[in-house]
Formats: sequence, structure tokens, C-alpha cells
Amino acid sequence: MPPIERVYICGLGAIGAIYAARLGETQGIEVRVVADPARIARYRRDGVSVNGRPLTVGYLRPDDAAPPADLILVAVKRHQLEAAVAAIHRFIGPGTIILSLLNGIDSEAVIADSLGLPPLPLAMVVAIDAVREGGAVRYSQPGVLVFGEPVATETPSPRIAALAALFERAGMPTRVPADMRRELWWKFMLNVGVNQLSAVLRAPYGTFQSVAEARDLVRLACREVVAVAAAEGIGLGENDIDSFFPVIDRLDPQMKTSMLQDVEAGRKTEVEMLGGTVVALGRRHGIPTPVNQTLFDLIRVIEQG
Ligand SMILES: NC(=O)C1=CN([C@@H]2O[C@H](COP(=O)(O)OP(=O)(O)OC[C@H]3O[C@@H](n4cnc5c(N)ncnc54)[C@H](OP(=O)(O)O)[C@@H]3O)[C@@H](O)[C@H]2O)C=CC1
Ligand SMILES: CC(C)(CO)C(=O)C(=O)O
Repeated sequence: MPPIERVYICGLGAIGAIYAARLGETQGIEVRVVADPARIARYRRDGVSVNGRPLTVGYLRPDDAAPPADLILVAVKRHQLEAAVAAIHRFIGPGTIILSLLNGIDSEAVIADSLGLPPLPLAMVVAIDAVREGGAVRYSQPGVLVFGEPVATETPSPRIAALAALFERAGMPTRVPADMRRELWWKFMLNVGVNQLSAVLRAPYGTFQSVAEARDLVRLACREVVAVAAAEGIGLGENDIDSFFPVIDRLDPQMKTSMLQDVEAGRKTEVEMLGGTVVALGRRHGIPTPVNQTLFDLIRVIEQG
């Protein structure tokens, strides 16, 4: 597989801007952000910055004529995914790799199904504390991009090797686990616990680092993920809950989850893809999920308040 040189990004938010900045500074990589004219006008007028440095990047409108990308990074919120897929479809060629940086367990399948493509690689960004206010993005921990094929394998496929080579050139930390599907579920469990509780408690990471009761509440929500995951053939356990607290403990105590940022900015949250998914899977498998039902209802009330 040829090296990745042309990267298009859809979603210039907390995550997308960090990837645009890092890849855009890498010799030999062309980065362009795909967005509708209204968003492009806003980015040009108000500016986008990452840790105080203005971002200079080229833009592409969904109906522009441009060569297919080698790689498309999708970094929108879950409820924005369908529109993002429509925006990128013109830039997909036979060799284009699409990598979804969204949280949750279904975005890759949604993208592939909508576009009639074979299964995409699975991906997630972990241990990052990105915060966005308007177009100003800040982070203290850059995190790790974790990706792999959807079917467990010890040997990286050509597209996974090409992705690893790209991010190594850009000096961005990556990890390629053998069983990426299980990793995605592990991160999903973390987000179900920490993101939802942070939104209800209006709590930054510091609360989950120092308040025992907050950690206990996270555990209660995550145990329901362990139960539905088992019914879906994914083996997670209490030790997997234990293993994410050290990740949260290393984040800036004053920074906030993406869901708390949405609540504070009055935006729609990703609650359907977190608690909503747990509740739906619980119903399908006859597993009670009262904690996630409660969190779901609370966050829906907050969204409408
Ligand atoms: N923030 C974090 O620390 C982390 C977030 N994640 C996950 O990454 C994903 C992205 O999160 P995050 O970056 O925080 O979200 P943001 O809300 O900061 O960014 C999403 C961006 O996508 C833009 N967008 C939405 N729809 C379109 C579209 N159709 N075309 C072009 N641009 C579009 C939005 O523009 P506009 O503002 O104009 O709507 C916004 O700038 C989520 O799934 C989140 O859960 C994962 C790890 C950590
Ligand atoms: C793990 C965490 C909480 C930060 O990386 C996240 O994924 C988010 O804010 O959505």
C-alpha cells in the first residue's frame, strides 16, 4: 500500500483540530478540512487555534472537485455522523482509508453501511483531555490513537501498517492491539461511566480522581456495560473498570469530558450512543440496566432544560 499523503478531516472540533494541527505540520502531508460553506466562513472569520497556536489549514466544500483522499478522519459527534458521511462521500476512492475517531461502538459500521463499503478499521483516541471553547482547542495530554482491524489478528494488515507509518512520521503516539473490538468496548465502558456522570454532576476530571463516591457511581454504570458486553460476546470484567481509573487520574483535573463540554455549551450530547445504547442492548438481551436508564433520562432532561 502506498504511503498516506493526502488527509481530509471532517469535524474541526476538539479532536479534529488537534489532528489537523499535528498532521498539517508534518512534512509531505497535505491536510484539508471538509466542511460546508457556513462552517468554513466561521472558521475563517473567528479562527481556530490549538493550545493558543492559530491553525492554518485548507478547506474543501462537500461539492468541490478534489482528488480522493488517502485517509479521511471523521471527528464529529455521533448525532452529526450522517451529515458528515454525506459531506465526505465525494472524496472516497478505491484506496481511501476512513478512520472514525468518534467514541462509541457503532460509528465505523454506520459509515461503512451508509457508503456500501467493506468493514472499516476500528479506531479510538484514548487518554486525551481535549477541550474546545468556540474555535479555541486546548489539551494537556495528547492521548494515544488506538486502531486495528475489526477481526482480531496479531499481524497488522497493509492499511493498518500504512496508518501506523503516517502517525509515526507525525510523531503522534499510536497503539495497534490484537483485539481492537474489545478495546473499543473498553473505551465505550469508560465513556458510559465517566462522561455521563460528569454531565450529571457537572464534574471535571478532578472529581473522578479524588471523590470516592464519584468513582463508585462510575462503577455502577460500567457494570451494566460488562453485563451487556458479555451478551454481545465481549469479555469485560471488574478488572477492566479498575484499569481505566489510572487513565483518568493522569488527565488535567480541571479539564472536562466531551459530554460535559456539550452540556455547558448548551449543545446536544451523545447520550443516545452511550446510555441509550446500553439500555437498548439490555432490552434486547433481557438484562436490567436501571443505572443507565436513569443517567439517560437525567441527561435528556438536562439537554432540554
Ligand atoms: N473531546 C475529547 O476529549 C474526546 C472526544 N472524543 C470523541 O470524538 C468525537 C468528537 O468529539 P469532539 O472533538 O470533542 O467534538 P466537537 O463538538 O468539539 O467537534 C465536532 C466538530 O465537528 C463539526 N461538524 C459537525 N458536523 C459536521 C459536518 N457535517 N461537516 C463538517 N463539520 C462538522 C462541528 O462543527 P460545529 O461546531 O459547527 O457544529 C465541530 O466543530 C466524539 O465522538 C467524542 O465523543 C474522543 C476522545 C476524547
Ligand atoms: C476519555 C475521555 C473522557 C477523555 O479522553 C473522552 O473520551 C471524552 O471526553 O469523550
